[in-house]
Amino acid sequence: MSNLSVPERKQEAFYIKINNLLNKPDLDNHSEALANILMANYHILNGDAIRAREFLSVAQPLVQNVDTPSLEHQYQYVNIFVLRSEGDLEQALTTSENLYEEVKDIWGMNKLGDLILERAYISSLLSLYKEAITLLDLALDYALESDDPYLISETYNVFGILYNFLNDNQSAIMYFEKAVEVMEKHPALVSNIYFYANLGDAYRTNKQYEKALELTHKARLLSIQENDVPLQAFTHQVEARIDTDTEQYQAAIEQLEKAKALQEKVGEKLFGYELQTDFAYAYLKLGELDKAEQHIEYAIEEAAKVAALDDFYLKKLRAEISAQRGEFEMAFELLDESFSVYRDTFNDNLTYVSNLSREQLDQERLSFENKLLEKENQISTKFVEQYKEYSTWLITLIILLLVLLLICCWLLIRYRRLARTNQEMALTDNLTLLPNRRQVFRKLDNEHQRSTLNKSVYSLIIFDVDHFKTINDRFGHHVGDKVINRLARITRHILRDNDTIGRISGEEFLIILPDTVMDDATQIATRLNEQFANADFEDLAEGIHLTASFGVTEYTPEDEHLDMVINRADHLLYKAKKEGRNRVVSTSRDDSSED
Ligand SMILES: Nc1nc2c(ncn2[C@@H]2O[C@H](COP(=O)(O)OP(=O)(O)OP(=O)(O)O)[C@@H](O)[C@H]2O)c(=O)[nH]1
Repeated sequence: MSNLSVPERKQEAFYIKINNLLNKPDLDNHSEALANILMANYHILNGDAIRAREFLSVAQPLVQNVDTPSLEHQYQYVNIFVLRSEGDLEQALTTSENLYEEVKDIWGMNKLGDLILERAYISSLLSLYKEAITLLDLALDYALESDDPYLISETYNVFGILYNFLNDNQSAIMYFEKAVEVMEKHPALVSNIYFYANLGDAYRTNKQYEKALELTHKARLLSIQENDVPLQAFTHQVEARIDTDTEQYQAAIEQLEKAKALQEKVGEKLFGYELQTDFAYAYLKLGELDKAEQHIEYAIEEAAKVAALDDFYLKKLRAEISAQRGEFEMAFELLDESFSVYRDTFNDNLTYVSNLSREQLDQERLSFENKLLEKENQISTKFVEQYKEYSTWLITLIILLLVLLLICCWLLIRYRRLARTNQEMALTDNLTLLPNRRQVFRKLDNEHQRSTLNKSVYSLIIFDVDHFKTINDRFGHHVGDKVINRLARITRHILRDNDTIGRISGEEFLIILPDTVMDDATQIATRLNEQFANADFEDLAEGIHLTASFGVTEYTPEDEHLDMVINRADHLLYKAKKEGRNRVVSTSRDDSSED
């Protein structure tokens, strides 16, 4: 039974046979172990790693128990495929290397070729491209020598996969086409339907979308017939890539969701990383950058499970995401990193990549960089325009604020002026512009306090125009006004700057003379009266002559209250009037002297 070819071991009939064998009651350990191994082989060929592992787990203790090298070899052979599907590439590689050493002189050409081919495939998944090429050459030798069409076509297929990894699309297409050609000449090789999907994906890379879709659908149909779930998942993945390339991003995401569900169903972990990368790319194209970044994270997680990470591509994706976010510095940095990763990974293997592929890569980088620059320019132009707009607004706003500030200053100055004028008006006599009664008494109060404090002296004169009523009566009120005004001017003229004169009622005035003794004050009053008597009022009306009566007193330390000084001056004025007017009456310090 173990001499059956690989495709035959994948058939339903084979499964039934093994199953019958397993159900036999008197099965010895050797047969039971072998049956379980073959069952695992059947499941792994049909892409179900979970069930394959279950059968291998049953087989393992039996194999140890029986301890027959050929059985152990069979076990390890199937284990390699299961390990690879489970994503444990390192373990799969070591196992295949060890097994080859043990069986290279025992096994037939086609089985050895198959083992080497698997090793080549695992090596290429681990980015060990140099080893992979050497192993593939060896596998092809075995295949051609044994003239096994299954092995020949599989070897071509893995060559195609390898060139795909190396970005050499033309070589990939060539090998996949060869694989399909050999397969189609041998209808029994139905298990090799992966070739259609691989070729489809290669055509997609080459932008031959119709052909790509046709092959993908063909592979899907066969995968459903064969119940090959991982292949079915892969066909959805390829279709998603076609959708993304043809800008049908939503459809692409739906296809990727289907692929993901199918992979999870059979525990296929090897391609989880690629799937997440495809998700990220589709979301990036959809402009859903957060989701794209999230899937890059998932991709990194998946890659960690299988020890394979295409950092080159992921960094390129992240560069594009950064560019879309307008973070150009980051984008260029990632792009640089991406291409240096590419060189590190591929440097040793560049001899295997055709010039065309290398040119394509350089072109790709150039166009990516141009795209980035263009976008950066667009955004900076937009930024400059926005900046201009903002600065115009800002300048307008600043001008408005300045104008507002100027208006406020102007209003404030006006208000202060008005307030000062009001204040002055409230303290000024309208007719003579001298301090009014309130103001002059306030000043007198200050002077009184100052003299009390400094023990200095001041004098006070109160005078009243004689018979002013007759002037009003004879010449009219308006002439009377002018006369009062002129008297005020004459008085002001005679006084010193620090003397104060104020109008305290109609034709009555008060004079404060700081630091002045009464004798001096009396002299001033006398001079004033002479000036009044000699004043010329002819310009106002004919025949105006006038005199005034003066009460003059001096502050003494006994004058505790201001009222005492004022009353004394008032009294002296009254006395002057009573004694016949046109005179100065003053009081000496002992309140007896009169003038
Ligand atoms: N033109 C003018 N007359 C005023 C003003 N204030 C008061 N008078 C007048 O001044 C006169 C004061 O008259 P009296 O108080 O009788 O005193 P007099 O006529 O000056 O006589 P004696 O003071 O007794 O010498 C009144 O006729 C008032 O109407 C003023 O602002 N302008």
